[in-house]
Amino acid sequence: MSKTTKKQDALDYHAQGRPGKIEVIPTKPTSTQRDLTLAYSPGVADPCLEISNQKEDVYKYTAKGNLVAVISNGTAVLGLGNIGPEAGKPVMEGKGLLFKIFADIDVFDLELNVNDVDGFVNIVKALEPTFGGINLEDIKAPECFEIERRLKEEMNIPVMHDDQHGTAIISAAALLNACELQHKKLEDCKIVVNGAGAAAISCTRLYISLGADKNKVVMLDRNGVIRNDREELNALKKEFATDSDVFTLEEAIKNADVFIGLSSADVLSADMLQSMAPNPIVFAMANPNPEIDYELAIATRSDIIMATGRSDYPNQVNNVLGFPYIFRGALDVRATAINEEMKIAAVRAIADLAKLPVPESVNLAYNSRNLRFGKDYIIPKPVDNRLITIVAPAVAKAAIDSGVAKFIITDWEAYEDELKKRLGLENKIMRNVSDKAKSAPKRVVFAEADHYKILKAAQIVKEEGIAIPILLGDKKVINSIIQESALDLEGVEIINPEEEKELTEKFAQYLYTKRQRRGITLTDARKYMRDRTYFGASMVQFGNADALISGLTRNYATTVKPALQIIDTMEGVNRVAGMYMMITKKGPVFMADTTINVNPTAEELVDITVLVNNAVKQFNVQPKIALLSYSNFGSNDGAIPQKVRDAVNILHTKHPDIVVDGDLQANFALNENLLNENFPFSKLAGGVANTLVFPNLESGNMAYKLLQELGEAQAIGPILLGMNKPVHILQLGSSVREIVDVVTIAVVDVQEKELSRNDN
Ligand SMILES: NC(=O)C1=CN([C@@H]2O[C@H](COP(=O)(O)OP(=O)(O)OC[C@H]3O[C@@H](n4cnc5c(N)ncnc54)[C@H](OP(=O)(O)O)[C@@H]3O)[C@@H](O)[C@H]2O)C=CC1
Ligand SMILES: CC(=O)C(=O)O
Ligand SMILES: [Mg+2]
Repeated sequence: MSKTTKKQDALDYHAQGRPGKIEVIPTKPTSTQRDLTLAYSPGVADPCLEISNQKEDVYKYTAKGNLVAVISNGTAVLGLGNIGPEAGKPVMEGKGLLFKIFADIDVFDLELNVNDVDGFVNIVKALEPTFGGINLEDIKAPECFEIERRLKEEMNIPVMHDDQHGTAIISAAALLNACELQHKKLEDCKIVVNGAGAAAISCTRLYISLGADKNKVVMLDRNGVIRNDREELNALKKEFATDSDVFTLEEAIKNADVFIGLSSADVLSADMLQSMAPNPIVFAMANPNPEIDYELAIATRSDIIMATGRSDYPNQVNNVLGFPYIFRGALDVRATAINEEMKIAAVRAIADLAKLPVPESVNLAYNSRNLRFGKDYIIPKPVDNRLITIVAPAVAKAAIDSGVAKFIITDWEAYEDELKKRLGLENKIMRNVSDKAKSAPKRVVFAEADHYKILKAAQIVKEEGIAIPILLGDKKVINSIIQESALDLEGVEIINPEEEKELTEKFAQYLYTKRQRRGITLTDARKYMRDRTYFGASMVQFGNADALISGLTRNYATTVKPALQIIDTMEGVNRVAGMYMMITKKGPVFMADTTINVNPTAEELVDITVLVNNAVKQFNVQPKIALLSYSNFGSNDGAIPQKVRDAVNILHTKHPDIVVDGDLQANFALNENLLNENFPFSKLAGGVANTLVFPNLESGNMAYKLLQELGEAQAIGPILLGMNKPVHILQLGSSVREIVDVVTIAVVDVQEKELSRNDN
C-alpha cells in the first residue's frame, strides 16, 4: 500500500456508491418517445444502412472515433505481477477514467481471460469494428511484444502497448531534461536499467534512438545482469546483453550516470546509490512503490535528480502524461498506427513543455508557489491542462507528416479550440477580452499588494502585457514576499501611501471637499487616506492610475464604500450594480445584480438593466435580457413578479432598442423550445436570453453561487457597473486566476471609457 493513502480509504473510494469508477452515459436526448424512436428501432436503421453502404461512415454515426479499448489479461499489473484479469480491472478502469478526464476519450476496459498470444490476438482483432484505438495494458513480457507486433500488423486502427511506449515516451522526455539539468550528454551516460520486461526494453530502445549509446547500457532482470554468456535469455533480452565484467546490480551501478527502474520495489539500496557517478539521475518507476524510496534517495545524494512513478513526490514519471494525448492526436486524424515519428513528436512536446512557465492552476493543485524547470520539476504535471493542446497536435501533425493519417487537419487553431472545448477550457469571450486588453495595457493599482495572490496576479498581467501594475503597500513587506515566492516583478512601481505626504494631503482635501456635507471632517479624510483602497481610488480619480483593484482581504461592502465616496457614477447614471459573467457548459451568461442593490424598485431594475445592456456589449455580445422572477408573463400576482413586469413595461416604453422581456422563470429564459412553444410573442422568442437580471440581491447572489458550485461554471467578476472611472472590487478570497480576469476586464473598461469620452 502506498504511504500517503490508507488502504481503507482506497477500498472505500472504489466500493462506495456505484461500485467501480466508470459508467456509460448517453450523448443524445432520451426524454421523449420521439427521441427513443430515433435512438433505437426504427430510426436507428437509417445510420445502419448508411454505414453498410460506406463503412467509413461508422465514424460519422457511432462513437467508434472517440472510443478506445483498454485491454489487459492481468499478467503484469503495475508492479504487482500476474494477478489475473479480475484483479487488474481496477487499474484498467483507472486508465479509462484518466483517458476521459485528461483527453475526453471514452473507454471500454476489457479484461481478457486468455494468456496465449494467438488467443489474445484473435479476440482483439475481432474488436476492430467497435473501437477507434487499442491501448494494451499490463500484459507481461515477452508475450506483450508478439501480441503488439501482430496486432499492429493485422489491424488498421492505432494499437499501442502503453507500458512499453507510453512509458518510453514520458521517461525519455524526462531523461532528456534531467541530462540537461545535470550537464550530462545522453550519448555519454552510463545507463543501468533494472528490469527487462515490457517497459524496460521499450524505454531502452527509445533512449538509444534518441542518442544513448547501447554499449553503455547494462540491463538486469531477476537473475542479475543480462550477459551474453547467459543461455536462457529470450531474443528481447539478448538485444541488450553485455560482455562487461558485471553480474549484479551492486556491481553494475558503480559510476553509472543513470538508473532506470522498471522492475519492483526497494531493489536499489542507499549504498548502491552512493556508488553512482556525480550528479546521478534516478528514475525509480516501479508502481506502486519505487525501486528506492524517494526520501531515502534524496537524503542519500544531494546531487541527485530523483523521479518516481508516484503522484505524491516531485517528478512523477508516469505514462499518464502520455497515453491520453497520444491517442487524442491519433484518433483526431484517424491514424492507422502510432509510429516512431508520432512517439518522438510526443517526447519533444512533453520535454519542451516542462521549460515553459507553469500555470497557476498547477501550482495550486500541488500546493506550490512557483514550480519551474529544475531538479524538482523535470517534466510537466498530469493536471497541466496545456498538455492536451500541445501534445495531441504534435502527435497529430507527426501522423499526417508520416503518412498514417486518414483525416488531415488543416486549421490548427480551430483544432486547438476544439481540444480546449473538450476539457471545458474554451473561453473565447475571455480570450477576446484579454487580446483587447493587451492591445493597449493600462496602469492598474493594486491596493492589497502585500498579499501573495495579488503579487502573483500582478506578475501574470505584467508578463502577459495585459496591464502595468502599480503596487500599494510597505515596500519591505512587498519585496520580501516577492523574494520568498521567487516572483518576477522587476521594474514594477511600489508606492507606500505613508511616504507620500503631499499626495495623501491632496487626496484628503478632495475627499473632504466632496463629503464635508455628508459627515466627513478633514481629520476623518486624512485618516481614511491611510486606507489603501481610499488612496488607490484617489489615484484613479486624479489620473495617477487608470484602474483600481481591491477587496481580496475584506468584505465587498467595506471595500466598495471608499470607491463610491471618491469616484462619481457615470454621467446620467443613478446607481452602480455588480455583474458576473458565468462561463457555463452552454456558453457565457451574464448575471446582475449580484453584489450591490439589495431590493431594487421597478425603476431601479430599469437602471440596472440599462447598465447591464451597455456592459454586455463591451464583450462583443448582443445582449438578450430576461428579467427573472418566479412567474412567466403574469402567471403569478405576487409583488415581485409585479415589480418585474413594471420594470419591463418601462423598458419597453423608454428603451425600445434594448432586447428585454419578462417576467420570466429562469428555465424559460434559457430554453428555446420552452420559450417558443409557450410564449412565441416574447421579444426573446427564437433564441434564448444571454443576460439575466434578478429581482433582488438574494436571488442574484444565490443563483451565481449555485451555478458556480453545482454547475461548475466559471464565475468572472464581479464587474462593477456605472462608475465614472474603473474600480473593480474582488470577492473575498478570490483566486489568482479570478484576479487576473478582473484586471483584464478593468483594462478593457478603461479603454472603453476613454473611447466614449473621445466620442463625446
Ligand atoms: N511509471 C510508469 O509509468 C510505469 C511503470 N511501470 C512499472 O515497471 C515495472 C515493470 O512493468 P512491466 O515492464 O510492465 O512488467 P513485466 O512483467 O513485463 O516486466 C517486469 C520486469 O522486471 C523484472 N524484475 C522484477 N523484479 C526484479 C528484481 N527484483 N530485480 C531485477 N529485475 C526485476 C522482471 O525480471 P524477469 O524478466 O527476470 O522476470 C521483468 O524483466 C512495474 O513495477 C510497473 O509498475 C510500468 C509501466 C509504466
Ligand atoms: C503506470 C503503469 O502503467 C504501470 O505501472 O503499469
Ligand atoms: Mg501499466
